[in-house]
Amino acid sequence: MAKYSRLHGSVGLISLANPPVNALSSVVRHAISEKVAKAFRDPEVTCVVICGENGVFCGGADIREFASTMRGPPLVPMIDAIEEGEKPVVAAIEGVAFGGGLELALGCHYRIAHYKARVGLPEVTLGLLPAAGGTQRLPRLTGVAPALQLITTGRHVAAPEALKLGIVDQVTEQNTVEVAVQFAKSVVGQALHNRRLSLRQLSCPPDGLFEETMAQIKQRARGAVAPIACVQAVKAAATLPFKAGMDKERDLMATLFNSGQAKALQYSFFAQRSVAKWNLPNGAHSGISKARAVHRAAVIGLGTMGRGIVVSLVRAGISVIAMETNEKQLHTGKKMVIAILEKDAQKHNAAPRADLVHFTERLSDLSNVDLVIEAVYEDMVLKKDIFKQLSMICKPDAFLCTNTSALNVDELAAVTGRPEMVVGMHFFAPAHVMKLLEVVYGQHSSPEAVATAMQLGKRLGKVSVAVGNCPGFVGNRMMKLYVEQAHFLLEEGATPEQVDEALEEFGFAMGIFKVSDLSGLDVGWRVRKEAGLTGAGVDWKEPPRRRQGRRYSPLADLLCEKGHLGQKTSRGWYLYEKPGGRDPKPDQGLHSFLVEYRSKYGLKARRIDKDEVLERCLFSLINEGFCILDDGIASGPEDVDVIYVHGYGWPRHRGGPMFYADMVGLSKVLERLEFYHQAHPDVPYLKPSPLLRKLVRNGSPPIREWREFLKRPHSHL
Ligand SMILES: CCCCCCCCCCCCC[C@H](O)CC(=O)SCCNC(=O)CCNC(=O)[C@H](O)C(C)(C)COP(=O)(O)OP(=O)(O)OC[C@H]1O[C@@H](n2cnc3c(N)ncnc32)[C@H](O)[C@@H]1OP(=O)(O)O
Repeated sequence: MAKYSRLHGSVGLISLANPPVNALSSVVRHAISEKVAKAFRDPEVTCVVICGENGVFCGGADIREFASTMRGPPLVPMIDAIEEGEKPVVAAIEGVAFGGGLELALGCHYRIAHYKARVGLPEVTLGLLPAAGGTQRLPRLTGVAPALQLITTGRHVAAPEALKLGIVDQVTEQNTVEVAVQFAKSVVGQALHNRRLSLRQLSCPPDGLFEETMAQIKQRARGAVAPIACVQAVKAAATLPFKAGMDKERDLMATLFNSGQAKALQYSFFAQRSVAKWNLPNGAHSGISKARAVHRAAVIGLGTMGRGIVVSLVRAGISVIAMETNEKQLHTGKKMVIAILEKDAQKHNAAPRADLVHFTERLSDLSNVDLVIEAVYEDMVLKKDIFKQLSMICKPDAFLCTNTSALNVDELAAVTGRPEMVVGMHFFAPAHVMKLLEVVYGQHSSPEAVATAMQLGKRLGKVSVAVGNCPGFVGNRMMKLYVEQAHFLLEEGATPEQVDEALEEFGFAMGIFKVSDLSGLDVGWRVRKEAGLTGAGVDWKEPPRRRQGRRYSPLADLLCEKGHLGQKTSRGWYLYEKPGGRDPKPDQGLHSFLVEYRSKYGLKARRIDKDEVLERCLFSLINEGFCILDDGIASGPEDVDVIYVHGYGWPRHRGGPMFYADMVGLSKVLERLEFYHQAHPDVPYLKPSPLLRKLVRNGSPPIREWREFLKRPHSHL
């Protein structure tokens, strides 16, 4: 709703009141229309200020309404009526003016913003475009090029930049509403014609701007359609009269509104927010679990992961002890951490924050920290030794966290005298860039430990998801099967290029073999050795392409043995011009190696089409997702999807693997898995999961209802 009052006798103040973000629900739209008409009618009122309650102007249209039939007064005529009014209307922007909120402000004659406010048109991130005149008014205000950039990326703009771009007329550090009220009074009687953006003429955009932007988007958007529609809408603003441009905006919105991509992106928006409200099988949940403040943290191990974690902590203003026993690694790690922090400082025109880090070789220096993150390499014996020592050295209420990507958190907790204080904090490389954090709770992890790790993740700017303890947790447990299927496809006749091309066309930023080259083939090699799948622990009585009773492809192990570890050695699944090179080229040597390999094992190469690549790789991963839900390792499909979108490059406009399964149709996924399992009985994980079968038996309910079909373990609280 919206409240109305009269200030100083002549100022009509309309206050949007729909917590938490004053979204423009049908009730709010109705109330705004009514209050604006009232103010315009009132002869005592000479000017109007529109603001939002609770320090937020407006978070835009109510996204939840998009899922049902839109009712209530539409936004466009409401905004037009404000602009056409004969009394000056001033938007007082605090907090945010996003999407429809900014479009409402653009319909006002003036905009005053608090210096901490942000404005933007993020509709493209929801698979939409700003369809309440945003694509037509913003270019008339800022010029075409800046508007095009803002609308196609959805970038948030801080008030000082908004002032430079001309989006707002004034920025204030004082009470924004009071400033806006005084401002409104000061412009009473001035002509409004020039303030009506719909009447403004647009100057010609630079030559080739739309073509260049379109080409960049096609490269970057990985199949997303909304950015393309945004370009078309802004082009209409530049080439058509306002009214015709508005018609084009509406038509383009109509094509996007019910698209699968818009549904996926809006699902993703809410999924990302839902994972913050975590709950554990024992009944503990975010609503009742209090996080403890972390003032001092420590990171053990200054390899790639450790360095990234140190940088993330420092960026959040937390003082860190960075500990590494290897002198050379300590030296290199220190240099790299400081280099990143100096680059940060240059970018933000601030002093470097290296004073927050203390580098040491001694574990005993960690006696006084609130939380430790162990980030040494994946070796259970080494990690156990560290946790035993930490348990003795650290103060009794310090949390002990491990950055393991797959190992058993309970086994580590068991060697400490405080298993309730132990949780996994699984960062993704590079940890100072990647958004995802899996917070792994063990059998004994206290709600306070989980809450603290989740809260710390939020402070580091991560999207944190609480997951249960099992080999690989959620992300890597699913990933393992996806990678394995890709290797099997090579055995059966595909090349790395063919597999990667199918995955990239689907929307992944990089195909699986390019990712493997980038992260280094030795990473998986070490994990497979630890799991007894290769190296000393193997039962060599089994046939060569079978391990632990099931099909196994030793292809990656053979490359590692040859020293082909990916980009760093200039050879892996692809060829690079030099060690550390980034540009993958097809490797004839690798192709010959595959031919020899197939001939050695009597495998006949066949033509594998893109559908098979996608189904084998993605449906096996999805099937494991269902097993994970059934096991209670993830509390709902949103958790799995958020992990894949933020940590594994799953295209956001496809929602995530579980959402994708819902879109494809659960019975189709089931049918294809049954087909592939029959064709490959030696691959047990192709057998459809009981949960998938149960959902199909129950008529394939939509994803929002899946939680009702999950086993609910008994609460211990
Ligand atoms: C053939 C058919 C043709 C049909 C044509 C139909 C035409 C329809 C006409 C539409 C006109 C278009 C209008 C406009 O152009 C479209 C839009 O405005 S889309 C919305 C754009 N806005 C956004 O994308 C902003 C989204 N929100 C945020 O970025 C952030 O939430 C925030 C505002 C910056 C606040 O951040 P935080 O403080 O961190 O808080 P949270 O993010 O956790 O949010 C708190 C709470 O609020 C919920 N929420 C936030 N924004 C919205 C919203 N816009 N609508 C609904 N709900 C919102 C969020 O989910 C949280 O809820 P909780 O999890 O606590 O339940």
